[in-house]
Amino acid sequence: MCQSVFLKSTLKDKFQKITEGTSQHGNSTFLNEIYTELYITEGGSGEVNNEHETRQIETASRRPATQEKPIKCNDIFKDNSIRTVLTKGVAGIGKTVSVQKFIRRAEGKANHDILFMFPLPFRELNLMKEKKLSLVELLQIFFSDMDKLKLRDYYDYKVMFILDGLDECRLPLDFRKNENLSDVTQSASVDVLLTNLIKGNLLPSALLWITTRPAAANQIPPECVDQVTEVRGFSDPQKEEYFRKRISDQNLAEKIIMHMKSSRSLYIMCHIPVFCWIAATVLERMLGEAESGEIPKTLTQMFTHFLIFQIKHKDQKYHGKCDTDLKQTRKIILALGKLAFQQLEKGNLIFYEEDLRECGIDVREVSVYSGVCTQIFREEFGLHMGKVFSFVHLSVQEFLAALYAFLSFISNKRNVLVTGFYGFFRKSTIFDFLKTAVDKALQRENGHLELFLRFLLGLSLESNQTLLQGLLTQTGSSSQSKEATARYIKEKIWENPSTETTINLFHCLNELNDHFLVKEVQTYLNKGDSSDLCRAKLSPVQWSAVAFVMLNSEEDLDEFDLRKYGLLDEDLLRLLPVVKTSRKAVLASCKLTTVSCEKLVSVLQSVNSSLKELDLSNNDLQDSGVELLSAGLKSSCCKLETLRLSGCMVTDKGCSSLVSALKSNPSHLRELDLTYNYPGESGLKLLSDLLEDSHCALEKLHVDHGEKIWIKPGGLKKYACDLTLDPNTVNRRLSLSERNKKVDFVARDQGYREHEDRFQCWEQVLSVESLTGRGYWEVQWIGKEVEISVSYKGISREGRESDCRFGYNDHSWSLYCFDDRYTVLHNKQKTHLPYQPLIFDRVGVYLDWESGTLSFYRVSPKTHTLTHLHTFTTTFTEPLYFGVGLNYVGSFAHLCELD
Ligand SMILES: Nc1ncnc2c1ncn2[C@@H]1O[C@H](COP(=O)(O)OP(=O)(O)OP(=O)(O)O)[C@@H](O)[C@H]1O
Repeated sequence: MCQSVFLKSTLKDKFQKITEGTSQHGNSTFLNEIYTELYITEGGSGEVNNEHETRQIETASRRPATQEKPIKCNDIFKDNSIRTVLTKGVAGIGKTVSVQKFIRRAEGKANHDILFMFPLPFRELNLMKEKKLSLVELLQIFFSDMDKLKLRDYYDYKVMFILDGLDECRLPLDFRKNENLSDVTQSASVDVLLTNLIKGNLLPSALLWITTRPAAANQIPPECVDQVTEVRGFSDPQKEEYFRKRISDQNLAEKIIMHMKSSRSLYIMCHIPVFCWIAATVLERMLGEAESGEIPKTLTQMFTHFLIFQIKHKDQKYHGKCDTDLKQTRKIILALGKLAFQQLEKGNLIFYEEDLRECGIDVREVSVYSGVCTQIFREEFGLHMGKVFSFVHLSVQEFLAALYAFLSFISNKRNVLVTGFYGFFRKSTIFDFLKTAVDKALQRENGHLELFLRFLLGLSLESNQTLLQGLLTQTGSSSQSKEATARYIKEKIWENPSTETTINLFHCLNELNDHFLVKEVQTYLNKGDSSDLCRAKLSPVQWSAVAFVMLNSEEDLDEFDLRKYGLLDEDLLRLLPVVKTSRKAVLASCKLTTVSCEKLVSVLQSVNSSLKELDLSNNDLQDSGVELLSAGLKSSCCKLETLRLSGCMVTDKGCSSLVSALKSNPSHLRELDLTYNYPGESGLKLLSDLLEDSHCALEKLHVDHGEKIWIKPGGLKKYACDLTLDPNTVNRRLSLSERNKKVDFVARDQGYREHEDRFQCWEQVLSVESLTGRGYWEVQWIGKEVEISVSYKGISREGRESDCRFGYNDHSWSLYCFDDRYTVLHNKQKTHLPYQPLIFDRVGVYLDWESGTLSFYRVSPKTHTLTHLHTFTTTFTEPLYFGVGLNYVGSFAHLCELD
């Protein structure tokens, strides 16, 4: 027991300080002073995400927090049945800091039952690759006082191993081939020791915590892991908390927070603690007294300032001088840049001494670059060990790589992005060079080089080059090359509907200071009315801009309702990143076809998708579309919980593909809506068997109204209902004709007999038929102010406007058709739709009583295509009646015949 006290106090000394951003050479800070609680979630799949980390950062920052299950760092071992926890998280997100905090807290109240804690970072274990030793000997090397520990202590007390940084592991970890080992005193390679510890052959009752970047998570067999957690970095409030803790001058902290919030791309990156540290380092000086100049707004500017700060810091600290030896600094930065670039191309984040030497780096110089490069050198091990290097964060590596590529081009006309002889081409312009970079980044589908490209484009701006004066012996760029590059990027956005790539291209335009496209669509979006978007007939590039703006807006993307946007099948692809980021996507009645299903499959199959609820109702998807969707549902990445395919022309064939998909991925989908289709008896049987299946999570299955008529094409027209106007309700100044399908405003009293249902004051009429299911009808209207409405029967027939006028009470919902605009109205709440109708127009009304939706569409007279005007969403409590109100002589409304 007293040994445990000793061990804990050793750890306490070791872990009470952290060196922010770096390891031993920077300024260390007390952990408690800067530690900000991180957002950690429970669950998460063991799936490997092949996307580059920058993309994962962006996706994670957009994911609505509501669907995650947060867990406190201290609680990850709370459940006694858990032996091994695997914690994932991108670079710099705070895994190592969480480990440090956990150890610190374990000295206090939390997890006090754990008596021995052994932190074994993989980057240090790597250095023992060649050794053969027992687990006990290994621990003695890491913790020099362990020899006092008795063998039985390992079994008698609760012991915990923390294996930090699996992604840095250079050991093969061959779980299949490595021999089994259960004796802690038996010698083997470190690799064998670790696989046996992880499998539970060695010290089966010991707890194990493994941390890793996401790409390496699959090295551990899933059966060895009891719980997966994910460090998600700082949430928005935590970002602010960090700056308030980190910056002691609270006024300055507020200024910094305000500035970060003013730039979306910077604010998104603040999700990563190490980026907050970089931003705090730069902004503390820029916004404080120490420096002046333009405050960095783009990533390139931020990183440029960070580099400048590091250079000055180095010279002051290590050479005791304020003047920088530019020639020397330039040489070092170029060498570091070369290392960054070469290793980035190879996909390496960790390097060894020989890699550095190859780039002409003096290992002693590197240690001075505390903020830029970290290193580990554990001389006290007494073993023959090498050094391991990495950049503080992948983004810093990408920045230096871009700087190197840019400097090589400007100084030597050498395009390092092109290998061999072609890299030297004296006549090539800066535009040619940047063009190759765009092309190269676009070739990498997983997002590798995206951040690199952003930095490269940023560095091509003269304003950023000015910041780096001294490091650059020459500058190079012109407004023409900037414009040509921006044009080229826009062409690529046009050609490249592929979602995430396009989003990065918008970030690139931002780095180039070209905001034209974004501002253009922002004006539509800011007006707050999406019918403007319908009217504007956006080009594909503009649709991509809409996606970019939505993803970067501060609003929560919890629900994405595509009905509002009136876009076509081919444009859906451009908005897929938004669908993927939303929790719920409503794509009902959007005229989608099989073509769209093909695209949606990619969302369902994506590890990053946040989508839990997908409503595709009332699109003519047919069995072929459903079969495609099933391929997505089958994927183990698909976590969809609710799928609505009501009125999608599905037969037994479609049902069978759905059922087989849900059999192979049974754990997520809980609700399936197949109403208004034709599953037939065989389809129904398959579906109800699935509902009974205890392996399948499906709880709610809706299959009502299964009839053959629902599989005829025609979109909403298949719900056509034959309505007539009720002579007993019609106001005396209205005249009915054409078998009570048409109503005209006539100023004269028509002398109708008294009836209790007749509207007395307002010129209105209701239909004979009541509506409770689904219904669709179209109304042709002429006039100055025509009201197309639905209402409960109980609406008052006399009295004030608020009692009986359509839309002015909670009994009725109405579309007011004026000659210059449409307005929707319910309970006196008005919404103007800036759509310009004509004096003569046709409106489609779709009611889904059960789901509580009432939609109005404008029907084009020639093509009969529908343009969405507005959807009311509510809960209807009584049957509804169609109603018309007219206000001026000469106006009429006519219920159209639908074929
Ligand atoms: N909770 C926190 N509070 C304050 N600062 C933090 C926190 N977490 C991380 N940081 C800052 O971010 C830096 C990087 O964090 P850390 O080393 O834990 O990242 P990591 O996830 O282990 O990254 P890698 O995969 O690159 O090893 C820290 O040095 C510190 O400056």
